[in-house]
Amino acid sequence: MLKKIVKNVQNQTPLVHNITNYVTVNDCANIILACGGSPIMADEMTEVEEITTICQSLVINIGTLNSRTIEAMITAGKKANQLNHPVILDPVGAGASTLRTETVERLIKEVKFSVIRGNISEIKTLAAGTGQTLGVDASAADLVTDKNIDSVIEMARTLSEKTGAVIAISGVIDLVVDINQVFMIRNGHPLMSKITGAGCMLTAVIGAYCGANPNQVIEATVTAICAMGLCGEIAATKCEGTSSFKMHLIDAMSTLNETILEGGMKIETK
Ligand SMILES: Nc1ncnc2c1ncn2[C@@H]1O[C@H](COP(=O)(O)OP(=O)(O)O)[C@@H](O)[C@H]1O
Ligand SMILES: Cc1ncsc1CCOP(=O)(O)O
Ligand SMILES: [Mg+2]
Repeated sequence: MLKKIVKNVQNQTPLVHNITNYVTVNDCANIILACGGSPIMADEMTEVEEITTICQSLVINIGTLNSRTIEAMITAGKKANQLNHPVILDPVGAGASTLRTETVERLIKEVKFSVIRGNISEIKTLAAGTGQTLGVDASAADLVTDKNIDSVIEMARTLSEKTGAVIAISGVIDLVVDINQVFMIRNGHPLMSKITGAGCMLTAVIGAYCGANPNQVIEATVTAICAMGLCGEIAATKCEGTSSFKMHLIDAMSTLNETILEGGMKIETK
């Protein structure tokens, strides 16, 4: 199953429409190319519907929101819904400001998302308004451990039920939850939290994987998370510091194949 999902990305070169932030935009474009997709970044209201139409998926990332891009996100999201394209939300910094929290609430109301991927503080904000934000990073107070994991899964399941989306929570342990299934992924490396953009890049890769596998959204999300985590592990063995870590992370994604992934993935079901 996993092999086919990776192969589909590499054989189909899915075009991914990104409305994203200006901090990590270039890294997102490069990681999409590295995993076998093709990125296009476009947030101008007068073109987003056309761009969405030619793409296979849409990634909405609220990292550097402004009034102009919010309307473009809603318009592109509705268009992608009409076309049945997977739409992925990265609620960067939800809980850090009223604008971010209210915009995410509006997006969830007006657009049907296939996947919502955030860190635990962002997802707790969406699910229950209780995320203890540290800006765009997860707060240590919220961290998922083997002790609190059952309550986090329950919260994610409720959010999945409310939104109809697969909920992906990243961190030391990654969780992928819908109303019927739970996957735990233990790939990754602590250096991933020491660069900006690991989360945004992960969401972008989920966009490419879902674009090529629109009928297997939960499996595509799990595979993308394993792939990204494994690339982090590989990069950590080669880098000299955080900057070269990011370079090796993108290198590892560009040379990843199904065999390497199968050998390194750490997935559990619950
Ligand atoms: N301490 C860690 N150990 C292992 N993997 C990590 C760690 N922190 C982050 N990651 C990985 O980094 C990626 C981004 O996750 P995260 O840092 O939670 O997102 P964000 O950057 O949006 O806060 C995920 O693939 C996650 O598995
Ligand atoms: C630092 C920052 N500020 C606004 S968006 C952004 C990037 C966040 O990226 P990630 O969530 O992947 O670390
Ligand atoms: Mg993030």
